[in-house]
Amino acid sequence: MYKVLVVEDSVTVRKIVNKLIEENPHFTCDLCEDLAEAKGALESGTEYLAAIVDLNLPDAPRGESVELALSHNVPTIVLTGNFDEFTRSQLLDQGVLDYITKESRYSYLQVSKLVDRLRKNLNTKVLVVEDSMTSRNHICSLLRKFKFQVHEASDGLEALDELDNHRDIKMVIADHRMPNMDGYELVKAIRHEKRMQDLVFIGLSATGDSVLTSKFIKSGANDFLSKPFYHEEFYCRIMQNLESQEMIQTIRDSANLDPLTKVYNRRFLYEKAEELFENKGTRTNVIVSMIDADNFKGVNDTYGHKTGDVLLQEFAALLKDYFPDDLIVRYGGEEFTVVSVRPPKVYLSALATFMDTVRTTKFTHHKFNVTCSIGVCAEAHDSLESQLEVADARLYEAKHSGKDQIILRDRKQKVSLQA
Ligand SMILES: Nc1nc2c(ncn2[C@@H]2O[C@H](COP(=O)(O)OP(=O)(O)OP(=O)(O)O)[C@@H](O)[C@H]2O)c(=O)[nH]1
Repeated sequence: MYKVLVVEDSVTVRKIVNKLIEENPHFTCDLCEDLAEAKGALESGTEYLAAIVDLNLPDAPRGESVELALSHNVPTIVLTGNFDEFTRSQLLDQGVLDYITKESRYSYLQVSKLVDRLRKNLNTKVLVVEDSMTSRNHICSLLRKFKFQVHEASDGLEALDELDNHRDIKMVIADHRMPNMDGYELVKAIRHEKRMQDLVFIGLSATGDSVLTSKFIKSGANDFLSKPFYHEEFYCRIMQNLESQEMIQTIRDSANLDPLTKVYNRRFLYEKAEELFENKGTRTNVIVSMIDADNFKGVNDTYGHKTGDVLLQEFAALLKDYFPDDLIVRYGGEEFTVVSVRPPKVYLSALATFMDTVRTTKFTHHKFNVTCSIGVCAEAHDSLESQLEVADARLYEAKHSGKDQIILRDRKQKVSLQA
């Protein structure tokens, strides 16, 4: 849960901002009506993700509250009754994130959107590729102000290395003119591997180079910025591109994820299976497990379907903890599939530990225990379907010979796995 400081003397505005921010379950607000209260809050040791501060307060008529929040290194968004170009640029130079006029509900929505963006930025990696140290430092400090995790490279080749080492980088901001590999070559190299929706690429270059702009875009850049750029132009482009990327991710998730447990659905399993078996010649064997909670109907009958749903969610969360690098799928009802390409010994040991943890976990607020049965197919097959069939047959056998066990081989040969 993140804390947001709201410093505003108008009760109505305070209420609106508080409501909009707290509608998001990640946030709670501390509300202050004047500079004295804000001072108390900021000196209390509470860590604030952001401060939303009124420029003029009865006991701070000249923006002292903004200075106060900035002096505590809290990312600050200024609220004001009127727009004045001079004040705006003064505030941005001072280091505030944004300057928002109290015009309409839309303005307040902008504030809550920006606060949520900061939260998401904490886990968003951006790579800045620029040979000029001055320009790179400037861009990096702008990004850090917005709470991004910032990586740096001084040319295209270094950038490719950095992308290799940090495969979860979400955005690259790269200049065109650089030694060794320029921005144009860099975007072409990146697009060999990563699609536009997987990695946002923003090109940078000096004003007036319109041929370069179109060359960048045609080679796969998502957007382009001419230097020098305004603070707002810079972050609006960045936010917009990240938002588009997240929207695409949401659409993909709704097609691929099971809505209840947020693990993958069966459709996605078959899509991934094609990739896995296409590359099979060059990789180790695929191991498929079918994992089914025992006596699940009894949970529904005793505690109701809602509790049954919670059990499925908690069961899936445990699977995610134990198999973070494997493909976890809700195959149907209370049956899950885990597909792994890890070394069999390592994977089977994780499976045994998982089973032990299930036995000892108290599920849902009713705090009951469950067990599970597992069928595994670790032998090489030509298709996922055939491995699923074998694993399912072994799961059936596990169910019909006592439950709460793992079956790894045929002919009722039970293999006991201990963590
Ligand atoms: N709450 C809830 N129940 C579900 C969901 N999907 C399937 N079920 C129920 O899961 C139950 C599965 O029952 P069974 O197939 O008899 O399985 P079981 O009780 O676990 O018995 P064994 O598998 O033999 O241990 C059925 O009652 C389904 O209605 C769901 O999304 N939520």
